[in-house]
Amino acid sequence: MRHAHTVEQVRAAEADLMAKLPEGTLMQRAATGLAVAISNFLGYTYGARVVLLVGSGDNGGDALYAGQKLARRGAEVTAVLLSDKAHRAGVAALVAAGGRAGSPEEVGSVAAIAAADVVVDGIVGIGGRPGLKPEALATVKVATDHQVPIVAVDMPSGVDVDTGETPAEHVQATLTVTFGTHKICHFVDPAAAACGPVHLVDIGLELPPAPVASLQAADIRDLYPVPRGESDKYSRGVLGLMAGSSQYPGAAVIATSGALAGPIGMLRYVGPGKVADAVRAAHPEIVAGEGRVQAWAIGSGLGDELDIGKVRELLDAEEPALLDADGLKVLDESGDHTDVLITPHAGELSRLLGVERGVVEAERLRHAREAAERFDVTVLLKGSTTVIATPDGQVRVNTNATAWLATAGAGDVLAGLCGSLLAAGLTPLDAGSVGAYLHAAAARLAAADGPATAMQVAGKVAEATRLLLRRDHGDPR
Ligand SMILES: NC(=O)C1=CN([C@@H]2O[C@H](COP(=O)(O)OP(=O)(O)OC[C@H]3O[C@@H](n4cnc5c(N)ncnc54)[C@H](OP(=O)(O)O)[C@@H]3O)[C@@H](O)[C@H]2O)[C@@H](O)CC1
Ligand SMILES: [K+]
Repeated sequence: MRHAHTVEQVRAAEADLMAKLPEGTLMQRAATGLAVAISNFLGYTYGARVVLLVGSGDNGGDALYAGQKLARRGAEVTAVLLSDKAHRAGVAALVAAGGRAGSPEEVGSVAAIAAADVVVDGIVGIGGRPGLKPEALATVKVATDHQVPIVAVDMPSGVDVDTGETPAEHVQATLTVTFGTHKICHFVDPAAAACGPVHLVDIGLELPPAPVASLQAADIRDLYPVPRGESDKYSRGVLGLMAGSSQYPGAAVIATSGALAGPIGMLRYVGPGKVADAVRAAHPEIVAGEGRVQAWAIGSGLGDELDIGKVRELLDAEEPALLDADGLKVLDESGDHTDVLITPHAGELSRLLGVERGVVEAERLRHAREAAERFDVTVLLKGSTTVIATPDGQVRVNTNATAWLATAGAGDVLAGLCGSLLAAGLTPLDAGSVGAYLHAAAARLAAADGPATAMQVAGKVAEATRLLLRRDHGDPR
């Protein structure tokens, strides 16, 4: 599991550790990790042309000391000081190592940046407000116009660190090097999309529990409900799927494909006779009609045939349920729904919350949390990074998606798969986060060489799961 902490938590941990260490130790640890990451990124150091964009805080200090270390190894380092309060000892150290430092005019920042092999963004870090001042923005624009890669120190300057929002201008990084722990902006879009890959440098911080986490391959191995010797089709879990309509029969077939690719032992399909025929033709292993189930997945493609009374009844029953698409229409703020998982996209969540879609997209974490609290459900907000929030305030973010996943029916596959995980006994939080991870991993396999349809994604879920469950090469569990 990767964890993201708030600025307040990082500051407290930093203060605790600094009290035990000689002054400047943490910055030196950060700068060393940063210098190594920049060298690795470039593939060489000697003769590399490095430009540092340096703001008024310690983020700039990290950049300056990293620049000192690179200059000592033969890099040609220029620091563009964007504030007259730039870290003084850092500037002196860089200059003593043979680097140059001065205001944009003094160092000829435009020419230096245009000719650079890499630009290091030390404008602001965790002390920054969103947005960039005009002078900083101008230097960043030169780098962007000349396609010079930008390595962000801690985070791309200008993003909102604790929310992942980007209400104003910000740096678009090629790589981000962060310290101690991930920050929320590294996981949550739109800021996460501005980070590039994020490299974490350990500086020895001791941190409290994190408010936001992100599953990794090893977590999927730990959480996936692998059948045991004594398992039968019922104990593996039976899912009831209510999806599809005469208007959208395909949604039932696609959601079924997602569900059968998950861990359940059996799937009961509940829907119109003709749609059931289509589902059976595609998947002879399904059982049509109601019966005992361990969880329900309701909503994909129900259209006008949504039976609100029936769905409410199922929601009030003791089995956990997943609501998607049209099924979301039955959700209200009354009642205890802690065993319900909903899987809206930004448009659907915006309708539930009565706000504009663009606002949900810009403030994904905030709105996922708000909906979880308001409707007392676990919310999986789909998107390039998927946010999963529980009514008791836990958040997981899934970051392994591929843009190829933006295809019709992909949401139906996800609903079926997450429903399958719910029926196999996972909590709504685990079912949502494991489902989102496997769905994205399957999409990566399906779309390795180009576009893929939702059915092709569903067709790769089993292979993605198999690869993830392997403990070592060639040894499937
Ligand atoms: N924590 C740790 O464990 C470690 C932290 N370390 C490093 O320290 C960094 C945090 O340093 P920090 O606290 O000095 O804050 P930082 O973000 O550099 O500057 C804030 C100042 O910038 C200004 N400013 C604000 N917004 C702005 C904007 N949009 N555009 C322009 N300027 C803006 C504002 O000053 P003002 O303009 O108001 O005078 C504010 O005071 C952290 O990210 C990491 O890199 C490592 O060295 C070691 C371990
Ligand atoms: K930065």
